[in-house]
Amino acid sequence: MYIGVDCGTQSTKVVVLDVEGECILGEASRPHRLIEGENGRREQRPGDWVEALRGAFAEAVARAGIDSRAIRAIGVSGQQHGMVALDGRGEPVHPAKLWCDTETAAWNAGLVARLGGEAGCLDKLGLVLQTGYTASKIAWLRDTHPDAYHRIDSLLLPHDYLNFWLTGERVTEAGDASGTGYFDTRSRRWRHDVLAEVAPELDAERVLPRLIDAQERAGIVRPEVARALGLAEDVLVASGGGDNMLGAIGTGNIRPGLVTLSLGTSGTVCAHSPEPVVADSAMVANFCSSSGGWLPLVCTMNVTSATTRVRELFGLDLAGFGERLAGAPIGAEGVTVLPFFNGERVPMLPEATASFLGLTSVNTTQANLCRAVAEGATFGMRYGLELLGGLAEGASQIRLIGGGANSPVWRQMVADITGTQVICPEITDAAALGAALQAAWCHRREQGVTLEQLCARLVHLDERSLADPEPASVAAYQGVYARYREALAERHAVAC
Ligand SMILES: Nc1ncnc2c1ncn2[C@@H]1O[C@H](COP(=O)(O)OP(=O)(O)O)[C@@H](O)[C@H]1O
Ligand SMILES: O=C(CO)[C@@H](O)[C@H](O)COP(=O)(O)O
Repeated sequence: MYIGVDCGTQSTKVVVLDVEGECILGEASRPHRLIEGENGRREQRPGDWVEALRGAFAEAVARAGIDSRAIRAIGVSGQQHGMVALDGRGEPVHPAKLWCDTETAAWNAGLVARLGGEAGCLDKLGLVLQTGYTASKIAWLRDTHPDAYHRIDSLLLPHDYLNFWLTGERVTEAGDASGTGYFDTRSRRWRHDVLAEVAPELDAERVLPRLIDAQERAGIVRPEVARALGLAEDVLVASGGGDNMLGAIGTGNIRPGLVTLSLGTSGTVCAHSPEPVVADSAMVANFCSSSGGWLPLVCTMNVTSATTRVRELFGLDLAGFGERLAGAPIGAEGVTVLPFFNGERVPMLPEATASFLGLTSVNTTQANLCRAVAEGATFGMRYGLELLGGLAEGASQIRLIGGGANSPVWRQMVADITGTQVICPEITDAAALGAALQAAWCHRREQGVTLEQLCARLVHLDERSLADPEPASVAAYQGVYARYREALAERHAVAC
């Protein structure tokens, strides 16, 4: 038995994977609190992730009906980029600043300039720093909370922190390290000189976690944690990785030709590449994958975070939201939403706000507003696919994951807006499955088991979720997407 954990923005999910039975035996999740403030502050307490993991773990194992001592290894996936700065006792010096925190936008712009602009970033890091990456959060802490900054003894990411809690080891791997902004994604090495630019007082050798390969173990579960979780003494913890890297594994996206699209709190589109990628746009992130290659990716900050805001405004549950989506026509009778409630990473508008456009006394209905916010979030994904260009063009199918993929209307919307067939894996939290697969790979690789074999056996697609683009809807969306791009151009000067 193997455990996969996914510490997302809104919740931590745990799955129990039975490799011999080729199935998921149990799943559970626990929500997280988000600390939001003025100026784009978005933070969480790392201790809450541990509590969520413990609660979801106990429930998933109970649902699976297994003896927890049969668990052989655990893999952990986590939201990317979060700054988890620990003191010498392993306690956070400040709450974790998340990937979607835009309070640090000015620090990011300053760092890009100091590194020599986009060209300098590409030269040093293999990608261009974007608001949300870890580096600008450290620079922000240095300027605004010097006492906390001077207590930093380790700089981890969310999944590294959970691995640290499980094993006591401070390690990371290239996929998640790619999103720090002080890691060269082409050579898969830390850039101590770039960290020195961000945080000159910190000793990079000391504060940065040791890099391991994706198939290596982070360590063994500590005895006190093993007792608390009811585990045997020798349970392995795999390297784990960023949620997008493990979502790629959980959708079988470990070779070129597939696109994974996630409708989570964020929206992401990514494709696998055997080589580092030099994209035409600075908005395409040349991340490493957690399966040995690269994972060029575009991320938007407002997907289910935006739909949830509108859904809750109207007091709707998920079923009610689904009914409203289905109850409005394509194009929401002229309503256009630029859903940038949290600011936006792609297009690069960290300080933007959301806009509802084209409202009249006739079309201002719950159904149209719900539909328009989901369409706006999905147009952001189409924009991302256009930026990926040739990296995604060969893909005949989109593997759709994340919470939004549970909605049949939204699945059809993705197919019609992208003009590409959509299918979901049986489990929409593919990052948790990817983490469990990586755990099995780590545990069995000495017996010659490969990740390719595990994906082939255990990534099951749900044929009932298949959505083919409908020609009339694809045609209708051309005009609606053009309207969205015009609104982007008018309000934010983003070229059509
Ligand atoms: N059927 C659905 N329709 C629309 N949104 C959904 C549906 N099911 C789940 N969601 C939304 O998906 C989100 C959770 O997605 P998830 O991928 O788990 O996020 P994260 O990993 O960022 O925490 C929640 O906001 C939830 O409301
Ligand atoms: O910042 C990124 C990718 O670069 C986000 O995709 C985060 O990794 C958060 O993911 P979710 O919570 O939406 O799954």
